[in-house]
Amino acid sequence: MIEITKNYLKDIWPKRPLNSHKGTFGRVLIIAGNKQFGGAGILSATAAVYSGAGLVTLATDPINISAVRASLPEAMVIDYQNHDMLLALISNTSVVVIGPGLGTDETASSIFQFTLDNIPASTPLIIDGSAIDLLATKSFKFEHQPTIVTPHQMEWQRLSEIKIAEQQPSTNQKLADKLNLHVVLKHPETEIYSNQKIYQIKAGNPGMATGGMGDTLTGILSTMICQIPNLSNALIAGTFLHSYTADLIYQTDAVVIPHRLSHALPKTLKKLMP
Ligand SMILES: NC(=O)C1=CN([C@@H]2O[C@H](COP(=O)(O)OP(=O)(O)OC[C@H]3O[C@@H](n4cnc5c(N)ncnc54)[C@H](O)[C@@H]3O)[C@@H](O)[C@H]2O)[C@@H](O)CC1
Ligand SMILES: Nc1ncnc2c1ncn2[C@@H]1O[C@H](COP(=O)(O)OP(=O)(O)O)[C@@H](O)[C@H]1O
Ligand SMILES: [Mg+2]
Repeated sequence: MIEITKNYLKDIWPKRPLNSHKGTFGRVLIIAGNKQFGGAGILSATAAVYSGAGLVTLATDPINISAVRASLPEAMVIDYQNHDMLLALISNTSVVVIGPGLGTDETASSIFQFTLDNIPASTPLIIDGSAIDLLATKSFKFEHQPTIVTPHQMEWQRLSEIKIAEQQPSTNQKLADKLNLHVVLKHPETEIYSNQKIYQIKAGNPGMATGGMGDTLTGILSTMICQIPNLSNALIAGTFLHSYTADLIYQTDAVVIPHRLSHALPKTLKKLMP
């Protein structure tokens, strides 16, 4: 297990070249937020914008659209059931996130299958939240590469069938390899299983135990994947940035509010960049 501290990452933070424009920093598509869990989509998109993605689009239930425009005007937003628009976006994006607050009903299942059917070969796909539960039902045709899953322990239990008490690194790694997945297994000192290696994030705190914190992580990971060419490094950097920013907030605050974490990201990134 490789322990990840600030030092490990010092040379891999995304730099902003002088000769650049929004296209340089990646297009992120986040498919998230049903009628009940609209906030999850907004939190994920907020984290993508504040971690520095060039262009962020949220595909969500139409009931959430005006809230997205009001709370995050930097993001574009579409109705996730508009197949033509969704297809156009999936075909022309640097990374796709699917799952935060998506739900597991028929609408969610059909959007998930549509995404799996249409994502171009080699576009990175991050599967989080409800979409992990859909994947765990094993009723989806699924071979896409590269795919990243970001389960908490209960979601990993559902997907891997390894009980939480038995989720040991060697057992987890075997399953990650078998399923051909990069796995960000979330808990205190989150572990990352990627390309036959295991990394452990030496940051984070109990102030993070609040709804929406994982949705925020997926947004950060999507940006890092756009900007850091090595996928394992992108996952390590994004997960560390999330927990490290939370630690800075926890020095003065008892609870780390997810959207406040996102708002702190530009300053933390500036600190971490060489
Ligand atoms: N504002 C919103 O709209 C929010 C929407 N959310 C979405 O709601 C959907 C359901 O997700 P949930 O995670 O709430 O529900 P789940 O039913 O998947 O899991 C939650 C339960 O798992 C158990 N658990 C065990 N180990 C855990 C660990 N290490 N971390 C977290 N939980 C652990 C806990 O008992 C917890 O109550 C997801 O799509 C999620 O993205 C949540 O992100 C909360 C905020
Ligand atoms: N006690 C804790 N210590 C460190 N990190 C934590 C703790 N509790 C939660 N987290 C972090 O918060 C996030 C929670 O993710 P998740 O359960 O998916 O949240 P949600 O779905 O509500 O957005 C993960 O990144 C996890 O590592
Ligand atoms: Mg979650």
